[in-house]
Amino acid sequence: MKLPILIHPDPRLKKVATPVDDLSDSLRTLADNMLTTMYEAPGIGLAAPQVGIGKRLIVLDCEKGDDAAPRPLAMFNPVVVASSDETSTYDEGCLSIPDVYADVTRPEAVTVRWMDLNGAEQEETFDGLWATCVQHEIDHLEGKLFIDYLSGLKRQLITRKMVKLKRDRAREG
Ligand SMILES: O=C(O)C[C@@H](Cc1ccccc1)C(=O)SCC(=O)c1ccccc1
Ligand SMILES: [Zn+2]
Repeated sequence: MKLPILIHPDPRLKKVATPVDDLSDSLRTLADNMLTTMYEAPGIGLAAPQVGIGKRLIVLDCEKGDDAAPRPLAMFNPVVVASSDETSTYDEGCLSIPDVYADVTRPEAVTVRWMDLNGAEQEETFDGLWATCVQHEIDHLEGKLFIDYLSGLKRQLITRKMVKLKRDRAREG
């Protein structure tokens, strides 16, 4: 089922999400609905706060290109346990800030620990677009958006643009 994605500015996008204590079928269904919503957007990641749920759950599939086999991942309580000194810069976007892209520099490789859909602890090191995306999604769980890495002026201009977009969408109904 497709879920509505919150658009910045929205206080729910700035809140710190709460940990998932026990897995449940409703959380598994939420993860599935978030993957459906992500593929449909289209996007390569989605965090629960973006669909209004303040829980520490993210989904991602950064396998780009038609020939790449999809690799949908759902992560509960993801934590970066190590990150490289080397950084990489990527022209990031965000489904909560439509049609805005900006360069963000982050550690090039990160090791992430999380609980998977079966409740098992996982740990994996990501690089390339996967590393960029998983860090972008974990930021969402801290109430952080990629525009928070930009200058105050740029962030202000983007926020004003989003306020207008939301107003126009509200008018269209
Ligand atoms: O808002 C989100 O978390 C989703 C976001 C994830 C992301 C994209 C790029 C760099 C870091 C994190 C998106 O998926 S925006 C859409 C997008 O970038 C994209 C869409 C279709 C194909 C490839 C990328
Ligand atoms: Zn985002």
